Amino acid sequence: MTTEYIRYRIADPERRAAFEKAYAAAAEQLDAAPECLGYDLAQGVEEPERYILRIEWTSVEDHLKGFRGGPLFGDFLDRVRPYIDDIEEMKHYARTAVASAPRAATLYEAVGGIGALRRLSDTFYAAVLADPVLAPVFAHFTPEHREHVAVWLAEVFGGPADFTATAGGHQGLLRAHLGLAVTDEQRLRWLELMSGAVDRELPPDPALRRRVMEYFDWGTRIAQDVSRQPDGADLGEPGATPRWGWEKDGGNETA
Ligand code: HEM
Repeated sequence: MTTEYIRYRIADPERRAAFEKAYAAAAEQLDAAPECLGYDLAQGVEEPERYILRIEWTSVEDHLKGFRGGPLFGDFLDRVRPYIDDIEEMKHYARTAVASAPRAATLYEAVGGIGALRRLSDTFYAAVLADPVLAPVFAHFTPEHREHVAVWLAEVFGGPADFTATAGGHQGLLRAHLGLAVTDEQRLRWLELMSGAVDRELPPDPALRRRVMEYFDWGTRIAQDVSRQPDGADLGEPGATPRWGWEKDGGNETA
């Protein structure tokens, strides 16, 4: 595999719009070409006149002989020809050994699915029930609780929406905390024990662990807020179960 980078510089904003349209049309030929494994066109943020087109080819030869010598190239070139003079660089690059591991699309996949979340929940509640600060809070703990928490986390982290389907959804989760009057000390201990469980049970990926702990920090504040209201209080309609992903602003963090 080889990556071709084509750097364009297009000063006129009107020509930029036409350029993007032209590539949207030319993408049809790239999509149809067996030699092309993928592509994207990126625009400069600080300098919007700059564009980089990245195309993954099966090989340099497949690109130069296969695609350029094949039936799709004529139409492709017709569409992008007006921008040939705007090209600053057009070269193939080979990968070096320096590259990130591919990242799973959701935190659910990244942690290792429901199996990993069950192990996390088991380890966490074993610590909770042995903890002098938290054990009294969980006086009515049942084995189903462990499973419900794993299923809730699966949904929040982008897995199947089973908590919504079978366990009362967002409303049910919030109601479970009514009347508990969680103190700051209890919330912090909850987080401390969860952090220990995350270290033991989740993959050793620092970005993953940080993002998961950011969820717990956020979620425990909501649980504590709700816990100040009396048992049976009317919570209204809290909306759908929040989703939590890699992107800080991409999730439903204000839900
Ligand atoms: C992100 C944070 C949290 C999540 C995801 C979470 C999740 C859950 C879930 C799914 C349930 C329902 C279990 C069931 O239906 O069996 C539940 C209940 C409960 N949670 Fe949390 N929780 C969080 C924070 C907290 C905190 C900070 C505390 C206290 C320090 C707490 C104490 C409890 C208790 C005592 C129950 C059981 C209430 C009962 O007896 O019915 N939770 N939690």
